[in-house]
Amino acid sequence: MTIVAIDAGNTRIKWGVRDGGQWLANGALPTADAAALVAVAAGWPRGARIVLCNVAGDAARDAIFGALPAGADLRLFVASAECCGVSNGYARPEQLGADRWAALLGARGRCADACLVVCAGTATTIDVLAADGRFRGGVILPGFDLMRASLARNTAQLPFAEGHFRPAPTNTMDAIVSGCLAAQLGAIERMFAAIAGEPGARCLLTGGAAPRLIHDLNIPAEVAENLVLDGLARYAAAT
Ligand SMILES: Nc1ncnc2c1ncn2[C@@H]1O[C@H](COP(=O)(O)OP(=O)(O)O)[C@@H](O)[C@H]1O
Ligand SMILES: CC(C)(COP(=O)(O)O)[C@@H](O)C(=O)NCCC(=O)O
Ligand SMILES: [K+]
Repeated sequence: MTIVAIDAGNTRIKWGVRDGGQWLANGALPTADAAALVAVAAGWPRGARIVLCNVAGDAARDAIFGALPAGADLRLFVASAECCGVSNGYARPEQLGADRWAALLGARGRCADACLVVCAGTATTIDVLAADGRFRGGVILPGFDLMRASLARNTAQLPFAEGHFRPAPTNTMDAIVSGCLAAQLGAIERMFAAIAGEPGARCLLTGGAAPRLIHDLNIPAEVAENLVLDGLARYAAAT
């Protein structure tokens, strides 16, 4: 069965076409240009099962729905109490962001040990997945770009900074970049402490900002591209 998975986040819509256990095509476009998905969707195999994960609000959802072929086999993916070997520890399971839930399903498909699942996007989410498949809970903080943008927007003298990660920065650009990175990395390393002693425990990083964070982490970590799309594909194959 051909599956089209769509991950609509607050910055970008990521999509992938999957068949026979392989990703055949992948792409992304700004969520603000959701209507442009029409041209992309025209190239997808007819009769594919489409699974949409949307955390970008109703307008994005409606724009995406409007861009899809009429009569498509379309499912809106939301968080649930249990799926694909993962149980949801949120007090109200449906409150968990569907992208976080999909990333957890994707992570479970890649590793059976305890895992810290980090989605580095508009926001950064850091979620604890136990070796038994229980999602214990996790944190939300502004993403790396959002932290820098908030300084630029809310201070007189600070620009949106590009710079280097330094232990003791000696210029404004490096000070901003290092402070925002230290906040991201510190949150991840602090959350990792919950599973650090468990055999094979590691951190999986996904999302557009993941390549920026991976280099300076002092824990076992790897970038797992398209973890959300993987989770959506697992869900589509299981339902
Ligand atoms: N080509 C790109 N366009 C936009 N953001 C990008 C791009 N490449 C990397 N990024 C970074 O990734 C973040 C968006 O990542 P993404 O996972 O798509 O977010 P979301 O899921 O919240 O839409 C941006 O905040 C930026 O830091
Ligand atoms: C935290 C998020 C905004 C992250 O979205 P993203 O950065 O991928 O656009 C999203 O997962 C969300 O809207 N969550 C709902 C609240 C929660 O997960 O508790
Ligand atoms: K909001």
